[in-house]
Amino acid sequence: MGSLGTDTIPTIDISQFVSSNSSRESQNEVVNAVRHACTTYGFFQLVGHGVSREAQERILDCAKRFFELPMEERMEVQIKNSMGKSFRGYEPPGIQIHQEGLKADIKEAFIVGAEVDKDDPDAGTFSTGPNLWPKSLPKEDFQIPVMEYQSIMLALVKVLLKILALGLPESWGCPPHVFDEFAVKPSMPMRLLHYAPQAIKDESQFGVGDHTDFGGVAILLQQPGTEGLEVWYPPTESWIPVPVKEGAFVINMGDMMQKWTAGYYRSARHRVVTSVGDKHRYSVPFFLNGNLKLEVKSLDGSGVKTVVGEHIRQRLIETMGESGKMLK
Ligand SMILES: O=C(O)CCC(=O)C(=O)O
Ligand SMILES: [Fe+2]
Repeated sequence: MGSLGTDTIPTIDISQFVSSNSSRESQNEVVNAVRHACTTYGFFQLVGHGVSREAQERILDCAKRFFELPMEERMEVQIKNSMGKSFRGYEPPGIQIHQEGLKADIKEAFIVGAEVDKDDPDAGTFSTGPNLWPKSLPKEDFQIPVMEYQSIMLALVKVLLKILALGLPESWGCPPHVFDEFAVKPSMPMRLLHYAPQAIKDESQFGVGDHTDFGGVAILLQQPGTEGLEVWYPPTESWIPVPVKEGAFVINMGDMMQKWTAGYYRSARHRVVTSVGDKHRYSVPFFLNGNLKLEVKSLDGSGVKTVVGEHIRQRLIETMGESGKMLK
């Protein structure tokens, strides 16, 4: 299983990249730091991102509000009730299994994606369609702030894609906009997550079991004062805890980014350990899964091709048990 390591993932301030009056040199420092983090750990803590604390607190509040709803109301918006294969809405605890021998994740999730009208020709295809909204939460207290946060995340992830593009090996000759098409009409499921505490410690039970993320880039907000997220670090064969850094986001690469960059950017294994007692945990990962119709060719020139949507759909089918069957 590996012990708990003493390494920490780096913290990177990107304000010098975003600022219009910063020098080329200070922009390069940001690019170099992100390259180092993503080739070494696949993870980093992001500060200087310009997203307000208020926006962060508001979305965590939305998560709490949703999971405080009675179970019947949460079940009214369960994934099964979303259009076709759009895969929106509530995922109860105990559904997703990442590894043989592990129990299903403790986490419960509310999944929100890009808002696609039911009359759109693509509505009902994989990860595409209208969002589900719980009836009893007023629009201004839930739907509006959730969608505002989604647009903040999309803007931020586009900045990260620019930094990541500049960090690719020079010998590949990739243009600085190489990742831009990935974020055009993207699939971008955001998951409001709740982890209930366990009554007793169970070694095969995790909040989220050992896994890699499926898509391009994830931006995770962790609730201050909680713990549990850990990243696998192969050089020391250990799990590195990723503590909450207030105001920061945790950024990580997913499998699609790893494939596209022929393994240059690492999609690192990670997990969430549960707590015993009475401590609940909320978190909000935003996943840029990318434009589902895009066929990407690995950038090192080796020619490996992947259709984004097919790759993501297969990974969900593999891990989502009964709920994954509807995606076949
Ligand atoms: O809640 C967290 O801290 C991480 C969740 C996660 O890894 C995931 O949803 O893929
Ligand atoms: Fe994850």
